[in-house]
Amino acid sequence: MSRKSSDDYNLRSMSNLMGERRKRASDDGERSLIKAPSSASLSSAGPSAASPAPADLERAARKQFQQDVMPGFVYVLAVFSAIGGFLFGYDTGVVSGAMLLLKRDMNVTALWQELLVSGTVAAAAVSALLGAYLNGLFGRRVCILTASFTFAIGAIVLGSAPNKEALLVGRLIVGLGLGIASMTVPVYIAETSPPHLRGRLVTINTLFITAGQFTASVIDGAFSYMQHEGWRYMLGLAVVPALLQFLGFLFLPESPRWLIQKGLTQKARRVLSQIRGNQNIDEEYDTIKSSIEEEEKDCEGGEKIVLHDLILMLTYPPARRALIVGCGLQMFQQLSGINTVMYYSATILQMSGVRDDKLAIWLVTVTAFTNFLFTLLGVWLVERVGRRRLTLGSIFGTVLSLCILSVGFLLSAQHSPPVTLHLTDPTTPNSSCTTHLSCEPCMLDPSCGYCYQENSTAVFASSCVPVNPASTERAAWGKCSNSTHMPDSGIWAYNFCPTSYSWVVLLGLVLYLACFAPGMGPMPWTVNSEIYPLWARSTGNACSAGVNWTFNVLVSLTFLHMAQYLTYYGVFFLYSTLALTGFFFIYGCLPETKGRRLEEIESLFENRLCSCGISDSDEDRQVEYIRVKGSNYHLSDNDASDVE
Ligand SMILES: O[C@H]1[C@H](O)[C@@H](O)[C@H](O)[C@@H](O)[C@H]1O
Repeated sequence: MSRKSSDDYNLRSMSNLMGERRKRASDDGERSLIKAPSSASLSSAGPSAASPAPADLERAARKQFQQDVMPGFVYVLAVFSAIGGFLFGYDTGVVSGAMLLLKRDMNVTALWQELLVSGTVAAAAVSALLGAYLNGLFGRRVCILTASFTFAIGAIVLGSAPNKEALLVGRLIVGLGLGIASMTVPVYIAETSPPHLRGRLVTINTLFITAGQFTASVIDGAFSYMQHEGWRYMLGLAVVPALLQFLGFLFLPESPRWLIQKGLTQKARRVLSQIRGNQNIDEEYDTIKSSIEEEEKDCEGGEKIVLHDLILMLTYPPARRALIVGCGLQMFQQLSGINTVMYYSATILQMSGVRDDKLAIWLVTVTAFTNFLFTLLGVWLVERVGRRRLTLGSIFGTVLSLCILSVGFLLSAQHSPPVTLHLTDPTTPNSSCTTHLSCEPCMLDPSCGYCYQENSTAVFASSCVPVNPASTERAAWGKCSNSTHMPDSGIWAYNFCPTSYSWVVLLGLVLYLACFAPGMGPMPWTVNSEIYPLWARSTGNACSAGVNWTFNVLVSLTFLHMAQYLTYYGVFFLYSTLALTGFFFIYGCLPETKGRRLEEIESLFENRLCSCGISDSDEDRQVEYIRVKGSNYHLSDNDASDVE
């Protein structure tokens, strides 16, 4: 179907379209919204059924037309914005591989390692909040430009860092970019997308996060062969996508919603028409404009500050409920342990028998790819099954797979091989390692590792030995190391135990990613981008992104310490209990937002918080809301005229 310019796209073109559709419908029996009535129905039905009102026809035709003509430009916008997601994934993912080389090149201590990893995440948590202010003041486009510029500077500082202090500065700069990008990109995509594609396009951002994590693991694998200075390439290469995004955004437009809010209405019209492929934008423009005018009336106009917005959000029930749902989703995403699984997948793989370091690094690539692949499934599912069902199904599967992981670790612990050689430690005679009687407590003690030999059936000549303070890859003394290939050297197990139940853990890991990635991975970002009214959108997304980053750092930093007290199976069981709580929260509180205009979504939060489960049967109904004197008025409240 050829596309008409906006000037000659009018009712006439719509009736042509309807004619075309009717013809097609009768040609191939297609069920259409504007299907011509059959002669039987014509004779049996009254005149109103036979000839629907012109307004209905017009609305139906417009809807059909808009779904048929899908302007490619929204995809260009989504993909260029999602480079921000790619950098999010790349910069958080690449650091583990870079750290292996940095430990050697710069003698980075454990404290500095923690600073370099979590400094970025902490900076992101703070700058996500700062992003709310910048978004309101300068708009989404300027924020994305700022974030990509910051990423580029951070990558250059990291790639050329002469010492670890400079590395920390680089990682903090990257964190600043991460926070701003993580809260702005989903909002920008949501505000520029048509309602029927919004979920899919915002989910592309999370797809890009996982693509960034996957690319980081490949780059880590490739440069791990370059023993010196390889980390410079790993950390510095992020400059390429950052510059690409920066250059692209110099030519891409501002969000039309932000423009209307700032009173730049002519520009907003132009941008909206450009994004919609020159379709008729009158209805969409009017809806956005009147909703903003209502908001401004309610807020008495004027420039607002973020704190003011936050207080307003907390005192205005629909916005407060949306904030609780948005932050809750982000919190439960992280409490489900995704970043522990991503970060410790090498350990899990080592437990399943992969001894070779290089092979373990490459297998991490497989884990990251699985995460990516199943997020792709989410992109496909989100507009088919909707956000609510997708998230519920995903978290339910996540709970089960966390239980499987926990059982796998429990079986491994119960059948943990014993310590057979109680060697005395020549360097640290009072080491706690000598007191451990089997591999399990030895593994959970961060200062020890398990050294053993094995034949095809059993482990023998095993001991619990202190770890080398300079590298966790070898014992403090003796011939136990990951990298020695001497025939009489022992196998060095740090953070894991040899076990024949590793397949259960591996099964849990694969199932976990398959369940988490399509729903719990992307939906918290997607839902947050659409549930807040425009005046609260930047603040709401900033708060929820801040919650995501804060729980990210909390969960990943506490994993090893918690494992010491609760053991691995205990920690994974705890994650599964937290995820189960998340399931009930989502069941009760997350309404379906699929297919609705951003301006309509506020009305979904007008009911009591967490009453969604009760109205599940309403999910598939199309209910129309109209605005009456500043509040959303549900048509069926008075006259039962729900539109099916
Ligand atoms: O949605 C993303 C995605 O699931 C990533 O894999 C994870 O590392 C992030 O923390 C999360 O926010």
